[in-house]
Amino acid sequence: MTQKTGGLLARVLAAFPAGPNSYPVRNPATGSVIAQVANVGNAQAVTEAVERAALVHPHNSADRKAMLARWYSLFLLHIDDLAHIATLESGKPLAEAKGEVQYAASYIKYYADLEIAGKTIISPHSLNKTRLWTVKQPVGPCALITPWNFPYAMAVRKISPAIAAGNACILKPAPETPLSAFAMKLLANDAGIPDDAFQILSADRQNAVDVVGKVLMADTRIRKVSFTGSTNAGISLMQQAATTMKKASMELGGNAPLIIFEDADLNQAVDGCMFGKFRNAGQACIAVNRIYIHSKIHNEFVSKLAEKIKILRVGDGLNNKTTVGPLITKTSVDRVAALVSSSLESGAQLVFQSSLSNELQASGGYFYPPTLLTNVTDDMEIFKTEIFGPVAAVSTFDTEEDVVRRANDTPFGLAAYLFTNDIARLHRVAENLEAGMVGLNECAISAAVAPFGGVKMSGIGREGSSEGIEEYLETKYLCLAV
Ligand SMILES: NC(=O)c1ccc[n+]([C@@H]2O[C@H](COP(=O)([O-])OP(=O)(O)OC[C@H]3O[C@@H](n4cnc5c(N)ncnc54)[C@H](O)[C@@H]3O)[C@@H](O)[C@H]2O)c1
Ligand SMILES: O=CCCC(=O)O
Repeated sequence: MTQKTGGLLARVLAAFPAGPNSYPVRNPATGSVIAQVANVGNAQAVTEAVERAALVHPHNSADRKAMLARWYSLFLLHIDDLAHIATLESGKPLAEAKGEVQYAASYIKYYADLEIAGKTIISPHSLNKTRLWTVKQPVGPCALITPWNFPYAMAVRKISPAIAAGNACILKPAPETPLSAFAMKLLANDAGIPDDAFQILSADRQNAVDVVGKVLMADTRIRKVSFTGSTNAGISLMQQAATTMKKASMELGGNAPLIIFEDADLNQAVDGCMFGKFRNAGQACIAVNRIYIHSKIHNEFVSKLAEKIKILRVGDGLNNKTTVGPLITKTSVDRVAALVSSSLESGAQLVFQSSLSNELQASGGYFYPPTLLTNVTDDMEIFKTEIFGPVAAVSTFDTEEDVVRRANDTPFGLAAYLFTNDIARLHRVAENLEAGMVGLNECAISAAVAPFGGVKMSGIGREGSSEGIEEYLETKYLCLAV
């Protein structure tokens, strides 16, 4: 087993040279180029990757479990290096990056340990001289496409069930965060996972769509696509995947409501809101997007929230005092700023906005200050779209019926959160919310053991838990005459 050297990034840069076609990867805290990486821009390179994936022997289940167990150990052994790489290219604070490495590793462990089994079926009268059962088989080579916001976790919760189920996979990481993907691959290979069983095709935004995505979706040998990203991209990939009838999982965007009733424990709700809103500077698909607070407790909630927001420290994620890092790109900063401006023009009130130091303003980094808005209404763009930035947008409500209707009045249905101490209401509202996941007096809901995914335009399928492995398996039914 490889020992921790502190030099994983150097290993990555040596093992994955840019080659003749390359694109720059930038540090969002400074805007400077960290590395040039390969930019796959011709169909032949993608087809060759598929050919290699199609020839991979699935090994037996025990071998796969052992490889995954070693990969898990290597992930934890290299936690500091992996976190450093994620902070460099995604901007998230080091402490959050370490948390993400542990979170990602927990998926590897979960799928290394999970038993895969079919079932026996009692023969019906119409087939009374038979024995019936099912076996689970690998679905076939998988195309995995991931975003930049959790560069390890979003990839690993696809790769590890794909491999545990006996499939080869090709990962197309986000253009912004390929180095994290390369680092994971090096460790996977060190763990014995064959080179062709986990391949990576890195590409810039244009080539990802025009070349890598198109060729993978059109190739009949790719039997599965698992995508995490925006809803529009998911729709396009679903349409392309339909032409070769691939099994598809889509983990898409959200617009999570956080509902706080008048009987809630306010301190618990404020803490939940801080985590749900400001984790990864608000750049999470399950981030709290619309805060609905009962009008009776609005003022107290807002002043408590403002106090907590004031102590957030914006900065370079490599500085261990930073609690809010930069956004991923300058475009993201401009988008969030435009959402805030248009809300203010439409009548929202600015309760608090941190100021960025001169040093940060001159850094070239993509920083946006934590912001608290009240008086937000459902017709404002900020409540209709994913904010994906450190902006808490608050509205009020008076009745349960009204707030549930408003919470559901969105095409999205990923996560929802509610805080109340009324147990009957808690059950009632949780059942009535149109979301794949509901946090009850809790905003930290993600775990490898739990099924993650959405309804409506937030996607199809689940990742994690036993549901997650089914996405990478086919069920074969066997009928034996006796
Ligand atoms: N539901 C979830 O589990 C989940 C998790 C994380 C992020 N997200 C969502 O992801 C979005 C943010 O990530 P993003 O900005 O990177 O999203 P994005 O859709 O722009 O890109 C995501 C990935 O898909 C690739 N891609 C996009 N279109 C493609 C195509 N046609 N062919 C091949 N590859 C293609 C991109 O290169 C990138 O790797 C947000 O909407 C967020 O909610 C969802
Ligand atoms: O960005 C969305 C995924 C975050 C998570 O897994 O908690």
